[in-house]
Amino acid sequence: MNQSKEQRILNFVLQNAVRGDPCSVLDTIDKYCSQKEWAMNVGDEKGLILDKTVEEANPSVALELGTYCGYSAVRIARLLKAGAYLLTVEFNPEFAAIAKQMIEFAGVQDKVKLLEGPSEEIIPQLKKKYEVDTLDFVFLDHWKDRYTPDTILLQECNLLRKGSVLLADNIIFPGAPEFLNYIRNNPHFQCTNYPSHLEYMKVVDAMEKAVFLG
Ligand SMILES: O=C(NC/C=C/[C@H]1O[C@@H](Sc2ccncc2)[C@H](O)[C@@H]1O)c1cc([N+](=O)[O-])cc(O)c1O
Ligand SMILES: [Mg+2]
Repeated sequence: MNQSKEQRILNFVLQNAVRGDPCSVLDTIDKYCSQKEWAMNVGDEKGLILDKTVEEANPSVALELGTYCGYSAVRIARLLKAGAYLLTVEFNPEFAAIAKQMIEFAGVQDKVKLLEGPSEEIIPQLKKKYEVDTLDFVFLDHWKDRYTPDTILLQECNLLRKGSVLLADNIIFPGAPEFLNYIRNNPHFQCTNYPSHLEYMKVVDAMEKAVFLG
């Protein structure tokens, strides 16, 4: 059976990146996806916005919704301080298997817990099953129509605290108009827009940061 694009990306990393070196894994994925096959990783340009937001938040507990091949999980995990960790949620078993290998090859597996299942099932389990108190940082990069319901679910499950930072990808392309309307008109969030471009393309995109005010 012929390989999936995601398997080809992983193979290219296994053959060309440096094991245990997260930056080389990121650079290798970016090289493959800009030169050979486009894929929906957050990418290098928006990746810098993600880096700065993570560094500023300096989270002890981070959550990512939508692991895909693990690019942003590696990107976030490489910046986490000792003892800090990332929970990343992926519901597609093929993608989860690829991401697991990507995270291990990058050497950040001790900082990343990959949870397989849909976010709407996993989020209500975070406190009891995964022993989370509150989340310091949340990266939303999964199905765009899940951004709003999952942000509401995070609040209902008391997983956000004063100062929790949410960062959402693809505000312009493919777009998350309902989320943008929800979050910008919600007095419990302080929003900041970061104009950028779609990964590996000249298409305009943006990220939105939303700090929970409690
Ligand atoms: O569609 C996009 N992203 C959806 C991502 C979805 C990822 O998250 C889960 S869904 C899930 C995971 C967890 N819980 C519930 C559902 C999918 O299996 C995939 O791994 C997208 C599309 C473009 N584009 O240009 O078309 C660009 C981007 O940057 C994008 O992020
Ligand atoms: Mg995205």
